[in-house]
Amino acid sequence: MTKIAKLEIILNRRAGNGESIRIWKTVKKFLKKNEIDFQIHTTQKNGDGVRIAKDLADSIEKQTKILVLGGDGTLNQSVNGVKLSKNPDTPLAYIPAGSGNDFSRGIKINHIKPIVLLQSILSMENPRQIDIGRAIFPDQTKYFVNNIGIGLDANTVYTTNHSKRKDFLNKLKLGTLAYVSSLIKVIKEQGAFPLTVTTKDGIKKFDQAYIVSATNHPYFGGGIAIDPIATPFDGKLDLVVVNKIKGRTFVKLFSKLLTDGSHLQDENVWHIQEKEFTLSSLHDEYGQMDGEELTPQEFEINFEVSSHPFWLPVE
Ligand SMILES: Nc1ncnc2c1ncn2[C@@H]1O[C@H](COP(=O)(O)OP(=O)(O)OP(=O)(O)O)[C@@H](O)[C@H]1O
Repeated sequence: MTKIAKLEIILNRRAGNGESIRIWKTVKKFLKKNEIDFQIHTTQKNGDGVRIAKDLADSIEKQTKILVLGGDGTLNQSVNGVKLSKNPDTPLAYIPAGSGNDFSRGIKINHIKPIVLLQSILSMENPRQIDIGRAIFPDQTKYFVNNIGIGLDANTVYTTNHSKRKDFLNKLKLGTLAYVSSLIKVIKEQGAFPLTVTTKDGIKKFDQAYIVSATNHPYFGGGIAIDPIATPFDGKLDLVVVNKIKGRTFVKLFSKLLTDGSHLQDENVWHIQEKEFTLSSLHDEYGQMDGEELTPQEFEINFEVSSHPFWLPVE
């Protein structure tokens, strides 16, 4: 293992409904046993990840690695914090400890045990570049590691986050079930909305958009492959638009989505892979970014692919 001077650890004890605490205990034991210097920075409330990551990146020293231990939301905040700092290309290490962990699934490190992952992180001499998304809103710019969704999946995130069953199901390691049961609940409630997509090839208008996902890799909702062919290593972002359909047509499409991923070929689904595109939702809708709620609004977002260095053993 290469000797590193220090690990600065951003820990969200609330992530994964207790899972992050369990993983942290194992990590701490390993660090102490191997006499690796570390400092822990615990998030106390929503949004702390941004502030902590910015402060750490502002004064980062050589041979110090920043390690994020939490879920997708904590990683999202840490990336955004680093991007706001004086050193926006500061690499981040990450040990997934949330309930959904879609980023780790998307970059295919979800099968690696936390201590094995930690050993790789500690021994890496050069970080790896992984695609992330940049979303330019009229009033701010945000980075995302998984996806930004408008419509059904965002409504589902909202409903899951406000559901009493979420904690219970997460405790049973059934986070995806919490998402799917909310999804079934909001299917009827979510209406169709008008959407305009602008790409380098022109303008595409939808009158009946229902699921809209600008995504960096296949997954949302803790392992649902909305876009099975998206990859965070191709220098592109994907966009999936599903039109509102009803009855048996919807059930068929939905079962394709949950089983073999053949929904992308369905006539009610539109899919592109681009470096840049713009979305205008023209109607107040729910939005989600990496599983975190966005204020419902008429979305006007310019998307660009970006990338960030990570201390992660990706192929
Ligand atoms: N001490 C805290 N108290 C309450 N909320 C917190 C605290 N620290 C962080 N948070 C918030 O917890 C939320 C959830 O974090 P995170 O997304 O990392 O975990 P998760 O939801 O379990 O995982 P995933 O997003 O992978 O499903 C984030 O919005 C974060 O800002």
